[in-house]
Amino acid sequence: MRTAYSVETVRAAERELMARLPEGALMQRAAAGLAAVCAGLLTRRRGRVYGARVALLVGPGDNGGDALYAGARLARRGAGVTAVPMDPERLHAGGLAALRAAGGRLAQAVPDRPDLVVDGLLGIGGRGGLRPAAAALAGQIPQGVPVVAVDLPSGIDADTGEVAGPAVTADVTVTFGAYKPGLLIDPGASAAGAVHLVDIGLQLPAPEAEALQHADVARLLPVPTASSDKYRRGVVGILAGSAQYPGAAVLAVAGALRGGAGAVRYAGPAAEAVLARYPETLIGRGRVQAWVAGPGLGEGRAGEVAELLAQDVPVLVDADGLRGLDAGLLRARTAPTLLTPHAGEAAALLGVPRESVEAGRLAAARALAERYGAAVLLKGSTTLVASGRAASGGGRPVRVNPTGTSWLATAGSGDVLSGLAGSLLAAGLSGADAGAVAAYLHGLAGRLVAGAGAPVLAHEVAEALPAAWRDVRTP
Ligand SMILES: NC(=O)C1=CN([C@@H]2O[C@H](COP(=O)(O)OP(=O)(O)OC[C@H]3O[C@@H](n4cnc5c(N)ncnc54)[C@H](OP(=O)(O)O)[C@@H]3O)[C@@H](O)[C@H]2O)[C@@H](O)CC1
Ligand SMILES: [K+]
Repeated sequence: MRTAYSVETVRAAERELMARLPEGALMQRAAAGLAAVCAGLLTRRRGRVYGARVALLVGPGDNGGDALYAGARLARRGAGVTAVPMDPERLHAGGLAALRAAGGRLAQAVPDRPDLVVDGLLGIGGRGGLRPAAAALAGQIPQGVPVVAVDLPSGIDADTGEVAGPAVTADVTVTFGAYKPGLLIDPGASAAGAVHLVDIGLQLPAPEAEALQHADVARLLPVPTASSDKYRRGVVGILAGSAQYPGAAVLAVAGALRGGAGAVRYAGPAAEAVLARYPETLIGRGRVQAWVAGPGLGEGRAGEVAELLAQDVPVLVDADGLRGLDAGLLRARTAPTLLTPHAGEAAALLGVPRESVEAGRLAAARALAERYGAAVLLKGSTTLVASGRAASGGGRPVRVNPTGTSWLATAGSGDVLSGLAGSLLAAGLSGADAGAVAAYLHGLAGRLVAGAGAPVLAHEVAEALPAAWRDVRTP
């Protein structure tokens, strides 16, 4: 599990630790970790640190200080280190002195053909996109040269991953003390590249966000035992599809069949299409351990969704099922509820413009979970899962899905996801676990289909789900 903490939490932990340590000790720990990653990268690429050309982009705060001290360490190992300041009048004095003492130099522009660029412009003190002086420096980073970001790529918002203007794109980010949510959530996550965490000894409370990894997902997957039969493994009911959208029913069933429930029951007007593709489907209403309600229902079916929500059984509500949801009805439920909106549906549920959801996805997922008393899976280039109980009980971290590919933004992909998550609900997972595991497997399956980069069809994602299961379960 990767856990992430907001800037406010990191700053508080930093203050507490600084008070107990000699001045500058934390920055030395950070700089040592940063220099070690840079040295490793240079050694892998050119055999040794000695003689490497390293350019430091240095901002006015402690992020720049980290870069300068790390540069001094590299210079002592024989690298030629050039620091390029954003503002020569505002430079970390101790860091500059250390770099100079080690033989490093200052320059006004990034030198030609460096072997490595270190982005020490802004860290957790950065606000908004890069201002012109910083953007001009970032613009000098030559194509093809590896970039190591200090703490986070300059220009990304540490708490949200948003990029409000120009920003640095790094190959590697060396972050200190804790992951910040912006390193796990796109577009920040993509800008960060591979993230190395340097332990500087911070004592941290419960995280604000977390990202599951293979082992976490493997632990949550429902795996049949010798005593399992199809009913014990759970039956998932699918209320989906319409004359206009029969394909949504087929795709939701496809996802559900590969989600680990023992059987899939389909209720709706697309039974013929479903059976033609998946003869293993049960048809018509009956006892289920969870319902999926919404994909491709079209208009005027809210009554059927409300009927399911009135039952004491886990329900996943997606797509057309999300229209006009009654928050009071949802809050009164005791069985798990999982809502799976995209940004537009989330905006409608919150009564805010879509842009405000896009601009604050973490906050939107939390607000929805709180308002509707349900687990919420907010789809997007980084899918987020907020736990319903967490929001009301205060403080359970939002799950950030680390798998996925932009090729998954394709028609029907969400139908497969809701069938899959519903199947996991029927197998007994909580709303938040079902959502997080489904997003993880779905993203992995999408990557398997997309390979090095190719269009992905929703039914292919469903077909790749068994391979994603195997991948996750392979130690
Ligand atoms: N936390 C920890 O435990 C540890 C933290 N450490 C390190 O400290 C870093 C935080 O340092 P920090 O607080 O000095 O802030 P930092 O990110 O350097 O930037 C602030 C400066 O940037 C400026 N500025 C702001 N926005 C801007 C923009 N868009 N475009 C351009 N400029 C902008 C802003 O200017 P102002 O707004 O004041 O005019 C201010 O001068 C942290 O990320 C980590 O690297 C480690 O050393 C040890 C352990
Ligand atoms: K940085």
